[in-house]
Amino acid sequence: MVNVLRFTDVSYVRDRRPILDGVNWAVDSSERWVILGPNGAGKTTLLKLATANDYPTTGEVQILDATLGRVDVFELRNRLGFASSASARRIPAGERVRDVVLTAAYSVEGRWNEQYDDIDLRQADRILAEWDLTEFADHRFGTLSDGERKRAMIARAVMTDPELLLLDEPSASLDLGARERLLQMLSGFAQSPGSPAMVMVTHHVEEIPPGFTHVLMIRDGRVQASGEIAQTLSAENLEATFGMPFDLSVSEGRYSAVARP
Ligand SMILES: Nc1ncnc2c1ncn2[C@@H]1O[C@H](COP(=O)(O)OP(=O)(O)OP(=O)(O)O)[C@@H](O)[C@H]1O
Repeated sequence: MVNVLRFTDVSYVRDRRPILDGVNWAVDSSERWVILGPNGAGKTTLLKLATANDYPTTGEVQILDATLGRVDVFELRNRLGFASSASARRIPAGERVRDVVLTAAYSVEGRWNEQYDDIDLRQADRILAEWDLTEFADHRFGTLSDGERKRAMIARAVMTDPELLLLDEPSASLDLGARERLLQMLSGFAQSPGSPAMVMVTHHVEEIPPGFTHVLMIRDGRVQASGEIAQTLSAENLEATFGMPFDLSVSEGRYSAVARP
């Protein structure tokens, strides 16, 4: 077992305001983490640091075997998979879905005149099938539904066999059916042998895929609780994180929370 991510006393300050404050957190290669917290808690900022897209104001961020600030971030980012709605916005609308996935192997966002190896083409088609996108392989990215687009971005993120996969709100804005379908896929992927360590940001306990093992609960840039989901995801910690009391229930690995009257 080896740490793929380690935050030590990390703070991130903007306009003299601590957006992250004294964060200590370690992710092991065998773990699948959910980051849970309200709007503005600092979740996306945490992912920005974890994907080597920004630097902490104080403290240390270690990603894989490197320390931020002492490493070529471009090389490091090639070993990470990352999907978010911001990364989806950078994909040209006219790009074919197969190319959205394929171009990840060449770290570009639009196909130009690259010559792709057969091995990459086969890998892209295998991943498209795995994320239920085969029928959309020749469709334009801009014509996809929200759910198809989210799956395409995850497929792109796993194309390079990353050592750490980070997903920012993969099921936000999906309808019930699309959300459930995606959660089943994420759950299967999280539990499949050879899958990478994972970190997924969400606002909702209902969106935690079974097979995820740990939760980091964050509010106002501070960690409220962190550890194994079964022990850490409690009504008390939800109240500390979201600032109101909840009834929490779990059934077959799925959580649900409603405000206590
Ligand atoms: N570069 C910046 N300069 C100033 N304020 C920032 C900066 N980056 C983030 N913030 C602020 O820090 C807070 C945390 O932002 P962040 O996007 O990390 O939260 P979040 O938990 O992802 O929120 P949401 O769930 O709404 O997406 C917000 O109040 C945001 O406005």
